[in-house]
Amino acid sequence: MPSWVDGHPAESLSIKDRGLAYGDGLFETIAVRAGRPPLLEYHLARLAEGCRRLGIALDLALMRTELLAFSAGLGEGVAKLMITRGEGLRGYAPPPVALPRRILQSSAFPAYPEANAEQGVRLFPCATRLAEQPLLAGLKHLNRLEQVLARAEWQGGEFAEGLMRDQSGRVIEAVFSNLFLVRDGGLVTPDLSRCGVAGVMRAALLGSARAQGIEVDVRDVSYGELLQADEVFLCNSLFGIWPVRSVTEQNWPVGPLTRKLQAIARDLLDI
Ligand SMILES: C=C(O[C@@H]1C=C(C(=O)O)C=C[C@H]1N)C(=O)O
Ligand SMILES: Cc1ncc(COP(=O)(O)O)c(C=O)c1O
Repeated sequence: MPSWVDGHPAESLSIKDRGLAYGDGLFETIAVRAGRPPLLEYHLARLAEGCRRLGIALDLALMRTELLAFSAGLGEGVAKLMITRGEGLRGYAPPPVALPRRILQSSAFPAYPEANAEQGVRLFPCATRLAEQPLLAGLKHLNRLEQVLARAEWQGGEFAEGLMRDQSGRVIEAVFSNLFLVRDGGLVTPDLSRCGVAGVMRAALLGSARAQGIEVDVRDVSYGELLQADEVFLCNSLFGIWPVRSVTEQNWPVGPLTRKLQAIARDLLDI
């Protein structure tokens, strides 16, 4: 599968890269179908926000053109885009002038069991807690050690995902997806102003739900409220929506609103 660095085929990059040294950068995990990324503009919007907040001077127009060309060559699969601040010497201070590095890797779609979407998944209750840092909240930056530690908490196939809470015990998301709950026919999804990744599938579903007149609440969610939900589901830019069937002592059905939004997610991903 091809990989590019700064727009050219390459399999390596400088050891001076700040993404390697400090996680000084951002990434996007982009589904590509029939040679195009269905959620391209959502990915570019999140990337632009991340570059703005980190002060990385990325040429978005160039990035769009490059992603379209890479996707056309890939056809079907996952394009993983990493943007770093570029090269630097030792020390945290961002260099006054830094040329961002653009890294594109490709891979096949993960072979998730069909049952995850059809029958739903069990959530592992992760002990790892998300640190609160509003300056980075929502960004898909390259500092993913919390997710690495959380994902290492369970092995085997009993649990397809893990529940992530913050230091105050608020429900935030899952390890590699966002979380929604359904209460009285309306949608609730955790506020991500302190921590968590604002997923592109989450953004697309919020827009679709509002356009269909479905009440949507973005706010703090306690663990107790999660357990009281009528339906729970996860979403991300690769698998769309997985219904959640259980976490520890609580079980849920696959509900009607989850199924309705699952069909919308499939359309958004051109599945
Ligand atoms: C961890 C990555 O991306 C996340 C993982 C998935 C997935 O495995 O389904 C999808 C999107 C991201 N939340 C990655 O290395 O790209
Ligand atoms: C920690 C985390 N939360 C949520 C998501 C879902 O994001 P998206 O919908 O952009 O795939 C991801 C995937 O990138 C993630 O790694």
